[in-house]
Amino acid sequence: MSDPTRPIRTAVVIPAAGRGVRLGPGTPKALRTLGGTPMLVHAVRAMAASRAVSHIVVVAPSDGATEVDRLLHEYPLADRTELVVVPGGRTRQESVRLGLAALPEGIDVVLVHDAARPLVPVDTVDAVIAAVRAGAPAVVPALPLADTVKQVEPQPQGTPEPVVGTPERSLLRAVQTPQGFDPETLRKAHDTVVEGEGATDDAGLAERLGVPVVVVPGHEEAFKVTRPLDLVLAEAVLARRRATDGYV
Ligand SMILES: Nc1ccn([C@@H]2O[C@H](COP(=O)(O)OP(=O)(O)OP(=O)(O)O)[C@@H](O)[C@H]2O)c(=O)n1
Ligand SMILES: C[C@](O)(CO)[C@H](O)COP(=O)(O)O
Repeated sequence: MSDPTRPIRTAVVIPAAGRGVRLGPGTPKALRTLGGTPMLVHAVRAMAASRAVSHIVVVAPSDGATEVDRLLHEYPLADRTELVVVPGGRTRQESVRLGLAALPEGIDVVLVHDAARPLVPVDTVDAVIAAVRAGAPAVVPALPLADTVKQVEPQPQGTPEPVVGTPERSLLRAVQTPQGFDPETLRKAHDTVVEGEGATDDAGLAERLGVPVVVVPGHEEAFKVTRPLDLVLAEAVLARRRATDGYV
């Protein structure tokens, strides 16, 4: 029988095993610095800032888990947060699956958060956790789009692409992380949905099982560092926070 006095336990899997090809050549993306501190450290701190989070599993580049573990120990977290590092896989989906396998028993809420979204505010993290606790099996933070979106017929490079439609923008959302789940739902989604079926996020895997997914408001500062210009923006946001909020 479950113990009603046991505190709800929230864990986070942070996939950080990507190369960051779109950012250009160099160190794996999660280890590149923002304001002198590795992006991954910012992402870990952003998750540990939530008082609900008790466990963090960092999924490191497969050939660099020991180095990442050593690095993260140079940036201690509050005592309430346990941190483990595991080697990742060839794709984001595989890395998340490896991270889920390292979660302890008895977790009630699991978040998946990209290391590449280092500046997500804690209020967004807490809003996702609250929605899962309130009974949603899958929750994504998201924002309305600023640009009009066109659907095209892809062509070989250099050939103009014919437009085949313009989706109604007010119905679209740009999805961020952390995405939050009931742990059984996320495990089942990762165990069931085959790699390459087109899901680029974890909620997409849950959708394929017919699990209802809900959206909560995302945040502009939860943007993903993907291309070089994103690094410029991230440095500016970080500098503003350090100047005004005492952020480290
Ligand atoms: N094999 C992989 C690929 C990606 N990721 C992680 O998934 C997150 C989101 O992916 P993205 O920003 O696309 O990162 P990369 O795959 O590194 O980027 P790129 O496609 O430009 O190489 C990142 O934190 C990245 O480290 C991962 O853990 N394992
Ligand atoms: C999970 C994600 O960050 C949600 O926007 C995104 O789908 C990751 O996609 P990418 O292809 O790894 O950039």
